[in-house]
Amino acid sequence: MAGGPGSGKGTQCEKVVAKYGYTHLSSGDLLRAEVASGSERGKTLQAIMQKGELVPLDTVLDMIKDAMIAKAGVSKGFLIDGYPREVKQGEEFEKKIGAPCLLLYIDAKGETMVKRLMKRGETSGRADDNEETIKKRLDLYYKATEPVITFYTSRGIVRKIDSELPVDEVFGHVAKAIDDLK
Ligand SMILES: Nc1ncnc2c1ncn2[C@H]1C[C@H](O)[C@@H](COP(=O)(O)OP(=O)(O)O)O1
Ligand SMILES: [Mg+2]
Repeated sequence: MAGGPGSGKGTQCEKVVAKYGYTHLSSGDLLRAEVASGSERGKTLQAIMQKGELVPLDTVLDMIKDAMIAKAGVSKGFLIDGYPREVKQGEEFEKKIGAPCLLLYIDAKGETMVKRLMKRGETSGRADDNEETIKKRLDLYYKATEPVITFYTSRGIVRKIDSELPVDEVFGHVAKAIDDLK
């Protein structure tokens, strides 16, 4: 699942997991868990994330891979949230893990994403939900992550979902895209 910060990926992933039972892997959540563990690696990651930058490619990929291996025998499928953030990450993912069968592109306007993140920042406790970091994350999204969508569009696996709609309507379109796979 791809989309800008605050587009609604986490919200939709939760609903997909509830309905389809897929294993949800959020690269952001994996990284935040590493930060919360207080490890040395976590401290380095925190500094990068606070600046709104991307953490080194191999770090994220290794964390995703470890999490996938841990669930490989029991999972009904994997739903990856917020990865790849740049085309290079997508290429590495395919080399080390495999090709995705569907890319759900959760699309909201820049101003909508900013509004949602500012609101989320009131309660999320996330160090990157502040005005300055939000702006950087959005710039980075448009620069680095939108090309990912172009890359997978050429593969014919992208389904673009309008995320300006209410949550349940967005999910209706997400579910349709998944059901169309079957
Ligand atoms: N379709 C929608 N309409 C209104 N608010 C939404 C929405 N989808 C998500 N939100 C809210 C929930 C969160 O407070 C905030 C960001 O959503 P999120 O799921 O955490 O985004 P992401 O994981 O893409 O950063 O916006
Ligand atoms: Mg999220």
